[in-house]
Amino acid sequence: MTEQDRELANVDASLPVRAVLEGEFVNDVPAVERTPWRRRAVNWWRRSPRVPLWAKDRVHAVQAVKDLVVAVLRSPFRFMGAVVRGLVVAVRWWRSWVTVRDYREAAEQSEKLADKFTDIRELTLFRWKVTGATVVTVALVVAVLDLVYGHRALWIAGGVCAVALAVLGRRKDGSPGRKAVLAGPRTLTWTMDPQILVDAFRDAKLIGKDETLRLVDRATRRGEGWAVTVDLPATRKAADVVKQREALASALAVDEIQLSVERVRGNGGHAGRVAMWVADEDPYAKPPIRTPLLGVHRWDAWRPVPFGTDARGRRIDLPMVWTSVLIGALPRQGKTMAQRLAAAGLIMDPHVRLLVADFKAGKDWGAVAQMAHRFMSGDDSEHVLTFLDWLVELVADVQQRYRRMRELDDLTCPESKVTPDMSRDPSLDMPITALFVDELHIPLEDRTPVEVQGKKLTAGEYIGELLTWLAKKAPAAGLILVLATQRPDAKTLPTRLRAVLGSRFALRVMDYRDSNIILGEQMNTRGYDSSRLLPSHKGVGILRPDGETQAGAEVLALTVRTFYMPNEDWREICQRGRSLREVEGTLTGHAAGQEAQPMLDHAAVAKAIGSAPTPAEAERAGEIELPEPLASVVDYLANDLDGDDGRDFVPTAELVAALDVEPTFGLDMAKLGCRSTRDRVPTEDGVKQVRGYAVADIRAAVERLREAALIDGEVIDDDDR
Ligand SMILES: Nc1ncnc2c1ncn2[C@@H]1O[C@H](COP(=O)(O)OP(=O)(O)OP(=O)(O)O)[C@@H](O)[C@H]1O
Repeated sequence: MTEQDRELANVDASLPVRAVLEGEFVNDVPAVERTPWRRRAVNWWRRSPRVPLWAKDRVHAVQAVKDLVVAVLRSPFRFMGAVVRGLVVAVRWWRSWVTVRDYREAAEQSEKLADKFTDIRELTLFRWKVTGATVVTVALVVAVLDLVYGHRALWIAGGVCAVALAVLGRRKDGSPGRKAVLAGPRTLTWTMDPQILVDAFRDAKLIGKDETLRLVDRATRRGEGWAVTVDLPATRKAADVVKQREALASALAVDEIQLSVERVRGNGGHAGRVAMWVADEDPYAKPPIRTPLLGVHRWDAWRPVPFGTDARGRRIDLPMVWTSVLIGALPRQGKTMAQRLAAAGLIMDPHVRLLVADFKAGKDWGAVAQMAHRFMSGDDSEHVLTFLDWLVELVADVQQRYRRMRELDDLTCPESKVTPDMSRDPSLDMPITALFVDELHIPLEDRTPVEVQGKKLTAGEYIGELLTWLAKKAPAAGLILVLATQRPDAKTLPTRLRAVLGSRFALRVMDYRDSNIILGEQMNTRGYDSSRLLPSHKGVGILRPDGETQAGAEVLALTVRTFYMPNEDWREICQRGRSLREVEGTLTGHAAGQEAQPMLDHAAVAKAIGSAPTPAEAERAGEIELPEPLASVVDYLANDLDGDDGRDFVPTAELVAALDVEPTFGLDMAKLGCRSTRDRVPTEDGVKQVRGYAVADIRAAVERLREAALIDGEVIDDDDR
């Protein structure tokens, strides 16, 4: 072998090569693998848009046969209906002809009815005579035919007439026919007749009067409901259909909880393709399903955790690693259950470290104490301060992790992120660590004074800052935050914290504002509003996942019913978690009886999270300036805006009189998102309807502007670092 040959061999060494046996004939020309014609034909058949779906797919074929059988069975009734309608149409036409209606109406309109009366009478008489003569002739012809050919002729003549009448009376757009003034209740019948689906889209104003839908997939049975996929006319958007789900549900005569509408994205879809599924009955009225985690021995925290099912019964898993979760709801709607489900997957992975702060102080979390690294249950100030220490410890731990990651080689740690192998390597000490906080509003509202580097804060404010820092920086280092709160209002939950929590789960809340606070700005206008969920639907909420779920990567949010995990199942899972950790030797902290006080370096942590002022401080210091005239309005309405018992409405006239505003006041306010409305207010002259502003709208506009300002500040902050 020459030197050159050796070099070439070295270059190619990286390529996978098949061993060549000595004496084997090596053909240099690569054999072109031909696809057999049969497979090509099958491929063409499967992909061709010209081949109907029922000829490609078994489900659709079965549905097509069912539809055919139903159509055949219904055809005699439909035929009879069409004949009767045809008869009505024919009689109506004859009446207007015999009474010369068109001529009479024209004369009436030109006010010449009196002049034309004799003509009209004569014509009417003549047409009656023609009618009489025709009837007599037809009767004679029929009698003769009957005599000559027997009754068969009568049947044939009757059949031809019936077909003619049926054609005349067939249902088609704009066909005449009497409509009932007050028809009976509307029911869902579109599964049999796609025209009703088109009418529903028209009634819901999702398509125009002259537009129609294109059927991509016929209505087929899927689970316990009907699925259908349609294409909207060009320029109409599927996103609008998702938004108008309620109107469509009304047009289809079903409860909106039964209707699921999704935009079909990716290769098989486009911006105007809508997949709909209509449940036969309320999908959440059935008994809850127990968590499938009970059936497995252990779980891998890197796999999404089984969380619940959607309306169709598809399992929805929640990705946990590299994200943080916010759960919000009114009391007794299933927050703790949802949180415990997320925890269950992590408990069954012995390499995960769990910290649980239960400010509800009930028995719901008790069982987790046997395997948790840190556990606390209570709602006093001392608990809040202990929790604060945990957070300080976590911030220091995260900083340490990043420092250590910088020193690791690229093979072990390819980016500044914990990998599955790293999280399981005890020598690296970077296990996935999950912090669960139930009733988060309790520590956030705590007013115990604390001093951080000479600055006086309340414990709640400092906790908000620490959590924000953790939610922003810690997920990549393997720390998961799962926060649940009963009070998802803007005052309690700092905007900066909300903005960095990746996954959101909103169970039923009071109104759309609270729902938006959990799910994100304007989510109600995109069709996701958890205040519309029913109180009886425990554990049902809207999930906005951070990452892909079974419903697809592109789905913005979906309604999910969490699995059911009663206390006995929860206890069993916690016991399994403990046993797994004992076997792996990963039982630490509280569970292992090591209640060592965390080593805290408050100064370093305060430095790490920066000396950025808290949102409250920033507002106090006037850093977040509101534009005029909103700023003056906010000053004027200070008490009404802050307190829950303030006014709901303020008249424009009052604002104009109190504040020295420009003539463009209304326009300026509208630009800032506050539109005036009309409301009834008591005055000296009694109750009067006046123009003014809803205080809630003003509050929302202020909140929006502050949020935007804070997020902008955040971005600048991040870039600086
Ligand atoms: N998926 C579910 N299916 C059926 N019932 C559920 C489901 N999730 C929760 N529940 C029921 O709802 C009730 C409230 O649940 P949970 O205690 O989790 O609510 P919560 O919002 O945490 O309450 P609180 O506000 O008191 O903390 C419980 O009785 C529970 O059994």
